[in-house]
Amino acid sequence: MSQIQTALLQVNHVSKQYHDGEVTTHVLSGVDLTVYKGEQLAIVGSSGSGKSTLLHIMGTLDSPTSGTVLLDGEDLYKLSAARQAQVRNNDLGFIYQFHHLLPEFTAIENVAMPAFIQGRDKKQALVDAKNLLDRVGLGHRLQHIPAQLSGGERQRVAIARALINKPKLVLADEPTGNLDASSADNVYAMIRELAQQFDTAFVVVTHDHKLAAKMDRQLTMKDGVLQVVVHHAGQAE
Ligand SMILES: Nc1ncnc2c1ncn2[C@@H]1O[C@H](COP(=O)(O)OP(=O)(O)OP(=O)(O)O)[C@@H](O)[C@H]1O
Repeated sequence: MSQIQTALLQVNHVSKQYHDGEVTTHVLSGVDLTVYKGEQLAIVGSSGSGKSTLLHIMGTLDSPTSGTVLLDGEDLYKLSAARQAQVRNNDLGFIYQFHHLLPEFTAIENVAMPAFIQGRDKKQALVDAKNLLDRVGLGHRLQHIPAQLSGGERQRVAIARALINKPKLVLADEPTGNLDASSADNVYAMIRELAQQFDTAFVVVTHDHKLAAKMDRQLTMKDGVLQVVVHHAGQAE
């Protein structure tokens, strides 16, 4: 991460409540967070503390009850649905615990899909997808469909897919929650190396404190707000 820190994503006083009949569940209570360009940030916290909810709000997959989220100064919840979808496809990458690959498409097609959606030249998109699959060690599995890949291989395809459009920010929710310890280490190392090379910021929600400790910064979700755990880079929240 560079010494000069430029804000990329700004979460300003975000709250989230769910209403179900008479019952109101307060999940987030005024979360403030700045993600800097190129930084690698982990969010930890107990089950049900609101980590995934926050990640979804950061990625326009769920809306806040109040507060704002700005990506490069653009207020994400003031955008039209069409512009939000464009931001999701071009500027954000997502990696989930379960790969969410399209089952009927091959590895290379899955990786190229966000580039096709972006309208990039099809041949070039496939070349880029092949290069990325080479980078994650799957150059020999281009034509396999997800059912023909192992769990770790599927996650590596998902990483390549998340990066194909060179997003500003990759959001990952327990990306290795489904893998054994050595595959998890491997997948994390790969995400971190590629994110660094692409100058992509990376925010991961995880229960794995050992992996979280390897990131530039680590925050804990507690009582609906984020608390600082480790402050490697010296920035104030
Ligand atoms: N649609 C919903 N309606 C009501 N409550 C919800 C809804 N979605 C989530 N919640 C509640 O919000 C809280 C936070 O959920 P969230 O998935 O963000 O937690 P988390 O920290 O990611 O948990 P975990 O580590 O177990 O994945 C939970 O208590 C959950 O029950």
